[in-house]
Amino acid sequence: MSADVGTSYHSPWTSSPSCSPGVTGLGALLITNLLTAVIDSQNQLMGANLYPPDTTNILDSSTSLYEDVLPYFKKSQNFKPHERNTPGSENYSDDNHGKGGYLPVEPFRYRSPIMEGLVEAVKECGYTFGDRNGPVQSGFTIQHGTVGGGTRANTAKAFLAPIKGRKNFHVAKYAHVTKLLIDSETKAVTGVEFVKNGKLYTVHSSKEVILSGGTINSAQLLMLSGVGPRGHLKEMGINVIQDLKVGENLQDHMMALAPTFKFNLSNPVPVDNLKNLDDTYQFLIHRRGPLSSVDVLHLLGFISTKYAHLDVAGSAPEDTKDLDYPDIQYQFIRFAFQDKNATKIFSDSVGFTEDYYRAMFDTPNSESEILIPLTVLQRPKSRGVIKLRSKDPKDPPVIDPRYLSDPRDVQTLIEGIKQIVNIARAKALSRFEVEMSEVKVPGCEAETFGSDEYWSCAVRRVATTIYHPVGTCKMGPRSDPDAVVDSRLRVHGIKGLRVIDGSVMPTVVSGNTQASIIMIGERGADFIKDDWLS
Ligand SMILES: Cc1cc2nc3c(=O)[nH]c(=O)nc-3n(C[C@H](O)[C@H](O)[C@H](O)COP(=O)(O)OP(=O)(O)OC[C@H]3O[C@@H](n4cnc5c(N)ncnc54)[C@H](O)[C@@H]3O)c2cc1C
Repeated sequence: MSADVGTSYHSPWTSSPSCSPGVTGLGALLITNLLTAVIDSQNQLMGANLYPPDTTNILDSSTSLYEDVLPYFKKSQNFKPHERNTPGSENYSDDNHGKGGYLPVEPFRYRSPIMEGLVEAVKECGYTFGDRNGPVQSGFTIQHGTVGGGTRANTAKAFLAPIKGRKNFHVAKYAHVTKLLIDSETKAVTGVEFVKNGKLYTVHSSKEVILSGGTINSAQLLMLSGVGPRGHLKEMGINVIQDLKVGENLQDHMMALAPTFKFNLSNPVPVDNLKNLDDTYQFLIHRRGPLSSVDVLHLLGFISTKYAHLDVAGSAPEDTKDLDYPDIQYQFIRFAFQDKNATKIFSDSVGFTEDYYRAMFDTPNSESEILIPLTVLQRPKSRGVIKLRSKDPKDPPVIDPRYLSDPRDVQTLIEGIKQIVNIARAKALSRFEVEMSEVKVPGCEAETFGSDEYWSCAVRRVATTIYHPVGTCKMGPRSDPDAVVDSRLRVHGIKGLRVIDGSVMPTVVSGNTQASIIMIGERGADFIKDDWLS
């Protein structure tokens, strides 16, 4: 989780060339956003919580129980459910939500009308509807956000602001950490080197250093400091202090923005500037209305495709229907009729080129309002890698996400798209006149629209990151040759160094990553207290 403390880290780093021609360097935005220092100031405020089978992904075998980490999810939260009997107040259980923590979490206060239709449609298709935080993840829900009183929260506002006056707490703003100081004889961390206003500083540590630079930068800093794969560090001319597989195991959730659905065809609602003024008033005075929300995006669903059984030991294809092991998540985005401004901003934000923008957004939006499902791959099989470009800390690392390099990832996304196409055909949506746009994704003209071959082509062109990279400082026991940190987040073989951020996840969780990373932070804080205060 980032702390919005204005570091000087604003570098337009990009990943390796894309396997999706529609995206200008697949994952490009992943990297630029990661480096703006304010990730969770930019994120979509989706507060997905814990799903029990995922605890085995974020913990090692010594602590694999849901019950062990659930208290840490709850600890950080101050969850405020909807008032009773308002739409959306579906069976929240205090068992799965925390109260009194620093981070405000609440359901969004506004629902776009099409969302009512979608909620009915998923129910009609037999999906469970209700709170998805808890022991069962499959189904749909009105998502909660890290929102307090209608305005965005982030980890800096929530966790740092209330304690900024503490005497034992100091934040060096606009500082760029360049190296961890590690004694090559004793392998003990002695401090940190950083640059601020062009001047190099050193801070010495008497107990330990906590590295929380995120999945890209924690890996980069470890390697710059001599902790990483021996061959690669030697190649970079860096003295090897500890040979560990830092930078490997990079994984991320990919989303396919397809297909585009047109709706309200005979009476599309355009952007209404007067209504915008009213919405602004509603937000500024009451913290309500569309501006207090992320609009239709806050409908969220988790489903298990016919491939999910492959991930569950002993499970057979016929079990898939009842399997609660979602490999696809859905989110949705909608645009008003002929809303060129918003569609262009969104298209640019995911890195689409002009021809993709026209096919996916502009052409269908010139006819009606549009709705685009984001079909998100929850359990990617592809693995990428981060390497140093040079030993200069200002040089961006080489980020090779290898998205969709495992064909199973494409197959799963295709199944996810097919299921959402079925949902869009539900009777409940007929009053919204929903129709799939058949404008083909550029480069896929030769395939028959809607065939597996077409979706496979489309997925490879329009899938992009949903910004959940993890895994480059993998947690695992010493016996695991790929592990970088142990189950108490200490770097193997190095004294006085922990990594506490998303990079430690051995496998990405099924769901948005922020809540799990905050949980890792809460748990890591207890490890430190246990080790030094007892
Ligand atoms: C656009 C976007 C939308 C997202 N939406 C959601 C969402 O809706 N829901 C959700 O659950 N998750 C979302 N995420 C993901 C979530 O925000 C991340 O998984 C989470 O913030 C990662 O936490 P972290 O602590 O591992 O790393 P980070 O949040 O990246 O924190 C690392 C911090 O270290 C700083 N840093 C790095 N290197 C240095 C250095 N050398 N010197 C000084 N400082 C340094 C960085 O500036 C940053 O502040 C989104 C992410 C993005 C980018």
